[in-house]
Amino acid sequence: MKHLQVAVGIIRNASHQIFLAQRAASSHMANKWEFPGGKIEQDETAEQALKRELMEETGIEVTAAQPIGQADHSYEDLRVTLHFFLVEGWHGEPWGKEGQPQRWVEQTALVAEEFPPANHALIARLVAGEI
Ligand SMILES: Nc1nc2c([nH]c(=O)n2[C@@H]2O[C@H](COP(=O)(O)OP(=O)(O)OP(=O)(O)O)[C@@H](O)[C@H]2O)c(=O)[nH]1
Ligand SMILES: [Mg+2]
Repeated sequence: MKHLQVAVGIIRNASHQIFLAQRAASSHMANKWEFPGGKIEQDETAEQALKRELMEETGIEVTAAQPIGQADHSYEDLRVTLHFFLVEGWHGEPWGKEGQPQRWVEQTALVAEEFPPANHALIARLVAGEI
């Protein structure tokens, strides 16, 4: 089974709101809400991939990112390891640069079922205020 390493950014502002983007109707986990991010290329560290993907998908330049854990999940035909980073410093204002719908949501108001299953444990930690 294909196994992807994925860098994922939890972009959090001073009001403890988190930036979410909606996955495309044609993609894996179609229409689910997600944290911006994407595949780590062979010659990259997770943090380098995070910075590249957040620039590509949201237009921000990340200046402060802290690793907050990983999640391993096997979907029907795909295994993913998500490398989560809490992003609290950046230049610019995040937006749906690739045309994807976006919104800011209070950390405590996140709803696990709106995300891919690989995210559920992390959402629980965020809602509980453990991060
Ligand atoms: N970005 C992102 N991907 C996630 C999350 N949760 C999760 O299971 N994934 C899975 O991670 C895999 C890779 O992420 P991605 O589709 O964003 O990768 P990418 O930006 O490089 O995609 P691309 O092929 O369009 O360039 C997808 O199968 C996706 O379903 C999440 O919160 N954020
Ligand atoms: Mg992506």
